[in-house]
Amino acid sequence: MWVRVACEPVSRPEGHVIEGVIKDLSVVRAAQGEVRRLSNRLSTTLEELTDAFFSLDKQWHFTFVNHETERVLQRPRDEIIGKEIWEAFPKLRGTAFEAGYRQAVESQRKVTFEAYYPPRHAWFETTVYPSEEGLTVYCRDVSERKIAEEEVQRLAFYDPLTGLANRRLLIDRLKHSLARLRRQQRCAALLLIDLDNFKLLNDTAGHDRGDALLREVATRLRQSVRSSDTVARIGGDEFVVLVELQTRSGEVSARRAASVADKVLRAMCVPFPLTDLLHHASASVGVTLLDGTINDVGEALRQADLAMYQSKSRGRNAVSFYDPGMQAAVAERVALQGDMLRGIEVGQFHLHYQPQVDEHGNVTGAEALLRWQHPQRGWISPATFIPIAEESGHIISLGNWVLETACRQVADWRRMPGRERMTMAVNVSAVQLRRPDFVQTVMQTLCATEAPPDSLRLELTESLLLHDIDDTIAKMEALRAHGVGFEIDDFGTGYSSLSYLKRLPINVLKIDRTFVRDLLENDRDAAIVHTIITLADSLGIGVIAEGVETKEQYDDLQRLGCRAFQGYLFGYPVPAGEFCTRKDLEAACGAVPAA
Ligand SMILES: Nc1nc2c(ncn2[C@@H]2O[C@@H]3COP(=O)(O)O[C@H]4[C@@H](O)[C@H](n5cnc6c(=O)[nH]c(N)nc65)O[C@@H]4COP(=O)(O)O[C@H]3[C@H]2O)c(=O)[nH]1
Repeated sequence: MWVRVACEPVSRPEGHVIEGVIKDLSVVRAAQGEVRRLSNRLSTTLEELTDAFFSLDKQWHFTFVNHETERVLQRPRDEIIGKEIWEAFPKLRGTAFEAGYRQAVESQRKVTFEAYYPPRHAWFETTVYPSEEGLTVYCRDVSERKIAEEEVQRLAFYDPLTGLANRRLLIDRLKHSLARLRRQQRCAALLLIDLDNFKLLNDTAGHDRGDALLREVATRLRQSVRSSDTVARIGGDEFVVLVELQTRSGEVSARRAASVADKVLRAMCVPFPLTDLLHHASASVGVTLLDGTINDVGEALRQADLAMYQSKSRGRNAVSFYDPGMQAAVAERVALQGDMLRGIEVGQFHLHYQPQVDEHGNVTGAEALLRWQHPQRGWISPATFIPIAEESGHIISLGNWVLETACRQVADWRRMPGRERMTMAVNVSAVQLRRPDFVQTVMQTLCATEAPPDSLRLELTESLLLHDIDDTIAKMEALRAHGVGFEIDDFGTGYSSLSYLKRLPINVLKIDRTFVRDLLENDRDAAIVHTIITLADSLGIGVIAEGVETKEQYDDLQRLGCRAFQGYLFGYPVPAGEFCTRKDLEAACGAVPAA
């Protein structure tokens, strides 16, 4: 038992005595022990907490910090106890933490908030309790939960491959944007961007390269617009850019939208380095202006989509603006696609042959040109239906049919006296060339039709060559080894690099008819033609001028050194029967222009 004894000497008449008081302290002592025990337990508990806990006095000085606080703040407690929090951690100033602590002091109420603490790269859920001494602060690291939440958010609204907004987020932003434009009477532009021939790259170069291209396209699109604009990926190779134009007038908006679209187009034309290959891409862009009159997100996207298809049908690598008439054109395109399959089956396609002549006017060969005789629409130009056939994949069966028919024809001609050296130029589309079995298909066709390989000249366009140059060269060389020749169509209109030209096994460059057309009036065109001829000569390559319509053009071309020609002057493309009967063609040059 604990007692308190107090005694004192007292003088009494009877003598000196000692008086004392004894007080039982058991209860007090027990209570003090309990307080100490509880306090120790509390300290141990606070120390062992996996969350940071600290207290501050009214002057913002640390009065207690637990072990986790030391870890989070990365300072031992003896360095911070007694220090003012803003002095010890100046980076907390102006943050959500300071705002939360002050709010708790001012309101004298508990405050809870979540905030990011950059020095630890972590998120904390913080609860601040005001007390008589000052504040106690309790911080829980919730970074893992935050990351999980962000991941859920990312998966729901962003494209995992490129990190761009997905269709869902785009639609949401577009909805808000349409409402805002209406309110503010301002304009925005919606651009739909579709990569040209992306499927081809994916199928031939592999999905890894396809993915790498999409990621790089995303980066370039982001760089082409302001960070406040939305860039989204809404399908395999389909991207959308929503650009706020900050303009009211339709005309200025259209000009600004065109300049953004142009920037996008140019960004897509810069070659893409994809690990071991340099990929040349292009895009078809459709633009619709949002001027507050469109309320419906679906309608806005549909308009941009129609405009994009317009770019595709203009030969790709182009920008088109939506206009209502476009819809009819698209409907017609879809109808033609359907008719095409049936047309192939029932033989509505025909080949016409246009003569190619040498400088003496001798017919040395022909170019096979495809014709479609549609039962309702009459003759349809290949310039209209070839892009549709390429897009739908019908070009494969159509191209095989062309190759076979043309090879059979040249084999027939070669059996005729005086035509033993005839050649046949056949147009090959990118979709055909990219097929892994292209070389095999050509060789099998030559074999089946008994056409000598050196009678066949495959015509490739300049832009097609640049696509996957190594694959193209390998295929060209494999065929060249058997004697098949190659002509480069529309030469001078693309972006051929001289180094490529040297590597490619080319027999003939075809000077594009646009240069021939203006040859007489335009000195620049004459200079280009002359340069092409000199270049080809120095590389040991032949040259043929296409689109020769007049005697003057023919004379001029001869003067510039051209020795082979094709054009209406020597003959229109005609069916095989008519071609063979035009015996006068050999003498046509100079004296007898074609009818
Ligand atoms: N203004 C003018 N034009 C002339 C003259 N001489 C010929 N042409 C036209 O010029 C085009 C030459 O064919 P291309 O450049 O290979 O251009 C061809 C070719 O790229 C494509 N094409 C035609 N047939 C086929 C085919 O079987 N397969 C593929 N993939 N494409 C084809 O369609 C394009 C257009 O063919 P066409 O309409 O037949 O148009 C032909 C021909 O009719 C002339 O003196 N003046």
